[in-house]
Amino acid sequence: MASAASRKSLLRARIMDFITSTATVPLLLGCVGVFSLCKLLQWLRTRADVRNAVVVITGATSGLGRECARVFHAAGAKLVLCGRNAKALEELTRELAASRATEVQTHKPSMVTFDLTDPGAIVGAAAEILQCFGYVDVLINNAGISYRGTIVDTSLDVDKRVMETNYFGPVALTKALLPSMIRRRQGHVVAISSIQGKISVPFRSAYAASKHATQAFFDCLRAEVEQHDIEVTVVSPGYIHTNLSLNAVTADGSNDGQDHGPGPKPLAGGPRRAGCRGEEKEGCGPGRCGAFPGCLPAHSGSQALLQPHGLPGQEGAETQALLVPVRAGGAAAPLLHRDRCEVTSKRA
Ligand SMILES: NC(=O)C1=CN([C@@H]2O[C@H](COP(=O)(O)OP(=O)(O)OC[C@H]3O[C@@H](n4cnc5c(N)ncnc54)[C@H](OP(=O)(O)O)[C@@H]3O)[C@@H](O)[C@H]2O)C=CC1
Ligand SMILES: CCCCCCCCCCCCCCCC(=O)OCC(=O)COP(=O)(O)O
Repeated sequence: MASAASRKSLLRARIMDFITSTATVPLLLGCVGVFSLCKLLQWLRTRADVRNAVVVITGATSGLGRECARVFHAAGAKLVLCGRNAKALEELTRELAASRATEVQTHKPSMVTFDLTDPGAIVGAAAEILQCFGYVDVLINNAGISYRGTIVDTSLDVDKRVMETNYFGPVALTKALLPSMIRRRQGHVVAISSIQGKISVPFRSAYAASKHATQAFFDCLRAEVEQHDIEVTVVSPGYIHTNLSLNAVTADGSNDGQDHGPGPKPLAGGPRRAGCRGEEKEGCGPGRCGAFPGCLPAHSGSQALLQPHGLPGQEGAETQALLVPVRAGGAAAPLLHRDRCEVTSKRA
């Protein structure tokens, strides 16, 4: 016992000697220096600009796409804004042009109007996109629709429509733009998927299937085009309050005009459970939720992904600016809040 105690005090004395020795302070400073340098490099990488990078955004008229447009425009990217609604695209272009000047030079965005469910239109649109600036650095496949319904009641046409919008459209557009990227040995393809591309949720079959397919396709693409120096990123957000829920198609293909999503209100009283609409209601409880009965563990490690959040600037939204880097030929730009979505990317 005595020898163990003396060994302990000897060890303590040695530790104290080491701490008070002259080498400790430089060592500590060195560690802090290396740590700070790493942090600085990390920060520089995420801040590295997309000035002059040609960034194509589908579904730019609303929600995430619109927000991406604002962020990339302010960062000095040359935008090609895509959507179905020419008027909405024009309005966005005007809004961007009128936006407050940033420290970087901004560019007047171009617009290309097409419907992702029309394969013929996509081929023409890709040619138009390439004509805008001659090449594409970043393609953000963002446009998409939501779906709600039971499998048994849902017509196959609805399944097809969701797949065409969320999967075949982005696939076709990517295929049409890839050869140009490959020729230049430069490009970054981004697919906005969803947590539902990883987890299947009842009453969302077509949507979850389209996002699972998206994840798989773009994972394959990443492996195939790495040799051409092209990067591929799949972004899988949790709930964000946009028009997605409001525009969802239902089993018969109609739109019920209802926002079943997490809702626009501030997260008063703390986060809601996924799918619950702010107020407690029948069906929402630990491990259960009105929207997804029985499928949500009340307290899981995934809660951060499930808490609804808004886009920057939305009332009640969390406006943290921690952003996922989307790199354009060695540059980087912000896209989405990293803590709120999973990102599959070789270097992310
Ligand atoms: N909001 C959320 O909680 C989450 C969203 N996502 C994904 O983010 C992406 C963007 O969604 P979000 O911003 O929320 O939704 P919004 O409904 O706000 O925006 C969707 C955009 O896609 C466009 N779009 C829809 N259908 C077509 C089509 N057939 N052809 C061309 N454009 C079309 C819409 O254009 P138009 O104005 O013409 O309808 C609109 O610009 C989607 O892929 C979605 O699945 C992923 C996870 C969570
Ligand atoms: C061990 C931990 C397991 C945790 C499992 C939780 C599984 C719950 C998955 C729920 C995913 C919700 C993410 C939603 C992201 C998304 O794409 O949202 C789309 C919409 O919000 C569309 O709205 P709608 O109301 O039309 O569904």
